[in-house]
Amino acid sequence: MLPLSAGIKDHPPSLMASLGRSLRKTKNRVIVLGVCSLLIILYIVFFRSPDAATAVSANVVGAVGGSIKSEGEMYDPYRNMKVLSWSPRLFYYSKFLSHKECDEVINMGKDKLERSKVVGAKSDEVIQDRSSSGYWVPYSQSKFIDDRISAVTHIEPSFMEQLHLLHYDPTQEYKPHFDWFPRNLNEHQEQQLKDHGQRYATFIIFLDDVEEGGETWFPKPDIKVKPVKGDGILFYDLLPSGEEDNEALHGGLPVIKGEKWIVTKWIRQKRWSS
Ligand SMILES: O=C(O)CCC(=O)C(=O)O
Ligand SMILES: [Fe+2]
Repeated sequence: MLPLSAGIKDHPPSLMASLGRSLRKTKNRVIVLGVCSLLIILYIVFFRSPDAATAVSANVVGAVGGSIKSEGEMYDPYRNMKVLSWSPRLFYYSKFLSHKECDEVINMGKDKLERSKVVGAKSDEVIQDRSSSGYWVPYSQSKFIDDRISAVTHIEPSFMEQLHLLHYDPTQEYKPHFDWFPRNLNEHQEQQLKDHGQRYATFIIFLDDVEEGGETWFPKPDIKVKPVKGDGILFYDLLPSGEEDNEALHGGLPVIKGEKWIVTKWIRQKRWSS
C-alpha cells in the first residue's frame, strides 16, 4: 500500500489546476501573438506603406525614395514616371504638381511677362523662333518645385537655374532647338559656361491643358508630348559622356487654340548658386 503523501502527489491533476495551467498557456500565446502582430503592424506602417512613410518624413525631400507630400497626396516618382525614350533620355512624370499649385505658379508671373529671348552670339536676342513671353520666378517662390525636381533627379537645387515661366498665345511657338549652349558665345556667356557648365538636363512642367496644339515636340524620335495640367517631362541635354546630345532637339509646336503655360527648369553641370 502506498503512503498517503505519495498518493496525493501522484494523483492526476485536479480540474482546477489543469484549467489554471491551460489558462496560463493561452495567456502566454495571446501575449506572443499580440507582440508579433504589433511588430508586423509597425513594419507595415514604417517600411511598407508609402503614405505612412510620408507621414514620418513629410517634408524631408528624397528621404523616402523621393516621396513628397503634395496637398495630402503622396508623390511617388517610381509609380508616376514613364520612360518615353532612351535616345534622347526622356521621361514623363504624371501629377507632378497639383492643379492648385499650377495656378499659384501662373499667378506668380502672369502680370510680369516679357517677350522671350534666346542666347545669341552677341547678346540674348528676341527672335521669331521663340515667340512666347516669360518670367524668371525667384528662388524663394519656387522652392517647393525645386525641391521636388531635386528629389526625382537626385540633383541638388543649387545646380538649377531659376525657374522660367513661359506663356504662349495662339500661333506662338518655340522652334526646335537645343538647350545646351552653342560654341559661338560672347565673352560673358563663355565665362558663364566655364563657371556653371552646360545645361545638363531640362525639366518642363505643364501648368495648364491646351485646347489644341502646343505639344512639346522631339523631332528625332518624333515624340509629341501633349500638355496636361500638372504633368511634367525630364530630358537630358547631354549624353552620359558629357557630350551634347544631338537627339535632344526639341521645341514647342504652335498653339492652335487656347493658351499654353509651362515652367522650365534648366539643370547645370556645375553649381549655379551657392
Ligand atoms: O514650349 C515647350 O514645349 C518647350 C519649351 C522649351 O523648349 C524650353 O523652354 O527650353
Ligand atoms: Fe528648350
